[in-house]
Amino acid sequence: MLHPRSFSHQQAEVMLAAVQMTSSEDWAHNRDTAARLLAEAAGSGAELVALPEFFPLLHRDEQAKFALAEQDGQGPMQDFLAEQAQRLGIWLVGGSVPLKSPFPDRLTNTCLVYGPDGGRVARYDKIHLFGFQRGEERYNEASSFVPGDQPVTFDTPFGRVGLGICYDLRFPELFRQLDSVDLLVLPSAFTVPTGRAHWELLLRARAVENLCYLLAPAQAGEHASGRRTWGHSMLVDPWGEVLACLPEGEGVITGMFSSQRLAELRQQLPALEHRRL
Ligand SMILES: NC(=O)CCC(=O)C(=O)O
Repeated sequence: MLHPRSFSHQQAEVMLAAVQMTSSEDWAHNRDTAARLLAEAAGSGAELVALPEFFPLLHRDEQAKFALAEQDGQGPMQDFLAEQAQRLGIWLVGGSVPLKSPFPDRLTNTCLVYGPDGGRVARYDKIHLFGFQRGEERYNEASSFVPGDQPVTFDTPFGRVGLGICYDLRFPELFRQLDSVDLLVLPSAFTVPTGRAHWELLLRARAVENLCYLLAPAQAGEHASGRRTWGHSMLVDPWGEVLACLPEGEGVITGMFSSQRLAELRQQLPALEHRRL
């Protein structure tokens, strides 16, 4: 049993980790994979760890998520995330899970965050629902999900963290609404064609324009349903440098968040203060 780390209020350097998975339709298998990779990340010294979008189940058919969907606040997916955060003593950005919404035919694509004591600290519902059509590849999240309408941040001893999910990455106005975030976390499952063309470009742009770190855990590879995802989980620093990337396969990336480097860069280039609204 690992014990929660205690944070000092001036904590300047923190190791971050992103977990990359090839989730199948089998929740128990995906849960065990997530548990193994979370333990690996925490064992490396990571204090904040993030899972990819829909780590419990990834399927080409969005309807598959209805069988797994939980009520807010109760269910095996939420218990798993709380237990892992507490057992490993980490801040856990729990990728995303399907939750029931007030509409029987719609779910929410929800990112839940837990602190090192296992208590829930944030809920973010994906605001921009993915739509894409090219040849055989078609996605229409809006057919089974209801969008969120609230940007969300949470505070840690090392800084303020803002949340987005996957397709949200394409909407810079969402991140501009967040109040002075030091780190953005973006659980994702990009398609291969859009990922190849835009993933790194967009991640680096969001990090540079908001002068913040950006941690993006991703789904990767060929999934049991035949769906394919781009992978390339990434940690980008506020200068747009890629600190870590895992192109393919399941695994963990780690890298350091430095509040000193963040402060230096913001002092050298005070672009956020130069905004004319
Ligand atoms: N799950 C998603 O939101 C996919 C987004 C994506 O692939 C994109 O290109 O944007």
